[in-house]
Amino acid sequence: MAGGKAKKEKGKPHQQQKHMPYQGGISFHKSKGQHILKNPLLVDSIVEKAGVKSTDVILEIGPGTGNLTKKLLEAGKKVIAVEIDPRMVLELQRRFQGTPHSNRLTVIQGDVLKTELPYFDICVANIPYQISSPLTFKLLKHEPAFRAAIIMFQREFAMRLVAQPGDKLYCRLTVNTQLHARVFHLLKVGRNNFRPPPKVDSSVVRIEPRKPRIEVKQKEWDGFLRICFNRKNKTLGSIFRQKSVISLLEKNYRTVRALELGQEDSLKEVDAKMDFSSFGDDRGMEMDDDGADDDEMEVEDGEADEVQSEFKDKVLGVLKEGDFEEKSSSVSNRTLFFIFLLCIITQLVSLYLCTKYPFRNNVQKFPFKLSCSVTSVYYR
Ligand SMILES: C[S@@+](CC[C@H](N)C(=O)[O-])C[C@H]1O[C@@H](n2cnc3c(N)ncnc32)[C@H](O)[C@@H]1O
Repeated sequence: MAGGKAKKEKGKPHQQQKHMPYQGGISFHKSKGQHILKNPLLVDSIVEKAGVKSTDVILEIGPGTGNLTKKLLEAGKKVIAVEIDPRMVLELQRRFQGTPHSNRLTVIQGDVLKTELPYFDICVANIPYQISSPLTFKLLKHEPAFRAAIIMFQREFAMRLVAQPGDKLYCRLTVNTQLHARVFHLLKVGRNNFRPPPKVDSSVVRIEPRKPRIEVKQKEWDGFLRICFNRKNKTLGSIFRQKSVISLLEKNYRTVRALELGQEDSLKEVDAKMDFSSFGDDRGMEMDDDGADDDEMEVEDGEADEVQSEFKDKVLGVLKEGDFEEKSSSVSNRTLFFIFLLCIITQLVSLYLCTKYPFRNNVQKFPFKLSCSVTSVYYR
């Protein structure tokens, strides 16, 4: 249980002071990620940045005591709110009962991950962080596609969503999300904007589903990404030379060929029959999705039998053709660590030189400044 009990305000809830966050008289459950937004200026800013139109049907996930809901009701045509906690549902009903908004608010009580979502134009939500990954993918699968989802996430999760190739946080979650949507970072939010404050900082992100939708065999695609991101320290060339990878790809390739030739199964069924189990399970991509330990699987070049070698040539041919062989899925921690070490050494040498020969010109200052900025990026 997090946060203390808040005193119940006297009078009707909607008559509360204009800028006071409403929290009813209920205690907050940490297990349900109940950190309500207490800063009304921040709530205004989220709604403004969301670009809600007066004709919009808005989906809100986890309305809690309704601080965001109130602003959404003022901005849009209708709000559909999905809330797991019956106490919060009751608070919401009490808060909006008898107000001009009440007939434009629908509250669905239940777990959003298990709820069939209705049509909506835009989703605006301050969600419990533990459902970030499955919720993102549920929204991306939703049909018909909505205009945008403006969601508060834990900062690191948000930075993973918006990461670019070469970034330290670029991972399977990034690729899978950006395949289906364009993602923008909107706002950094400090923990003190919540009651009770969470242990981490947050960020608001805008997710815009790509239209038309990009169709992939999701299991095959995700299995492929798992192979690519499994060994961040290795180049794609060395990953795809491993006997275990080649055998797995070949087994799946043969399955697909057999099924397609037989034309017995739909592509969905073909996808279901693929096996990537040796590269982790099929759960959503969580924050600690950094790939397994590098020593787990040995590179066994040259041990492949005749058929495997032929198949291996095919795979390596594709890598060479796309100029991917020497690339790795993301900047490895090891590479970053070496850059970091190099910068520390440069800084120490610069400092030593500075104390001996005080700065006289910019040329002398440059290595020091450069290494300082690179080390600060490493720490970020
Ligand atoms: C971070 S609080 C946000 C509260 C409110 N939107 C605000 O900003 O003040 C998250 C809310 O989501 C609810 N919640 C937690 N898990 C949920 C789930 N699986 N489905 C729907 N709501 C959930 C919690 O009960 C809580 O009210």
